[in-house]
Amino acid sequence: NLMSDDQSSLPRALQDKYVLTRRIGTGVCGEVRLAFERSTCTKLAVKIINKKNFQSEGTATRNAETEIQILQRVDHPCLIKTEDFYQTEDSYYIVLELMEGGELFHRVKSQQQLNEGVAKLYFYQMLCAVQYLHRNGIIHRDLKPENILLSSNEDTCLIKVTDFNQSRILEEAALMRTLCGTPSYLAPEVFTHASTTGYGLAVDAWSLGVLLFVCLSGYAPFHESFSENSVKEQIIRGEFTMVPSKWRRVSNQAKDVVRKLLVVDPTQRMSVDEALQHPWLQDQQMLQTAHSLMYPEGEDAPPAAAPSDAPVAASMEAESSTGERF
Ligand SMILES: COc1ccc(CNC(=O)c2ccc3nccnc3c2)cc1
Repeated sequence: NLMSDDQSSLPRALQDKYVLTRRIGTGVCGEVRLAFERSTCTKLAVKIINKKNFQSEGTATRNAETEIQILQRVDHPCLIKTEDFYQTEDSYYIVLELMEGGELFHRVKSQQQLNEGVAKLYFYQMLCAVQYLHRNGIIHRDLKPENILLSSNEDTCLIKVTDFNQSRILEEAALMRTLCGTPSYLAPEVFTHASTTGYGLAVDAWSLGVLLFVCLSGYAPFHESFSENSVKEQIIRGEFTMVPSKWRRVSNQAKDVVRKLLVVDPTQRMSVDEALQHPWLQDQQMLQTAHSLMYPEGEDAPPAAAPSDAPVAASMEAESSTGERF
């Protein structure tokens, strides 16, 4: 357990600054422990990635950037933030903000299914996070309910995407290397550059479709018990079933978003940008709530087209009576 050898195998500098306690999450590449910063007693999460099974993921093809560097480079309210980072010869230790609400997976399971308004609020935040990644040339590639964390136990809460270790930088270099090899096995879309880039990003749109399906219905769209076909075959055929008892109270607009994301042909699949424009998400109440969660006190919110007679502007003018500009 922790108090014996593990504690001693932790980097000295990590131990000096944090106390690591119980395990709160496990992932394919390691575990997450609850930690406390000694000086402030702040609660944090420390993700421990065991290098050997991390390397074995064939990450050799990925350029120097690894999950850690991606984590340190990205900055969005719906992407988990790295507070600190340590490593030994066999492990990485990533200090993260603690998400008190835990995994979306457990929230959906405990509530059977989310009510549509809550699912919409969470889904909108996921779309914003993934749109930010895509705009920065990053494909997550492993979006699932375990990788979506909730900031509190309230329904109305901020969500954050985590676990970038499967993510891929959309590098041209990799495409060039691929094209240098024997072309005979390559699919046509690998050659048509545009669809290659589009193709890569579209994998996240599919996963978001599965995530929304699970949030709205409480069950997975592709499952071995639904058909004699394997899950892989159901996915390749886009064969999913909306069980009436679970989907009765779900609006047609919400179902439309799911149906347009779970499209087999990546070039026909709705993109993240298109999903953000879908009528289901043009819900001012939800957008207002989401933005107040993502940008509390309106700090560093992306510039919106504020109405010209906004009273705030007036008070700003008044406050700047000394003439300096904000
Ligand atoms: C006060 O002690 C706790 C309070 C709430 C929880 C629920 N949270 C978690 O279980 C959890 C799991 C994985 C995570 N990965 C990164 C960041 N935060 C995480 C939080 C876990 C412990």
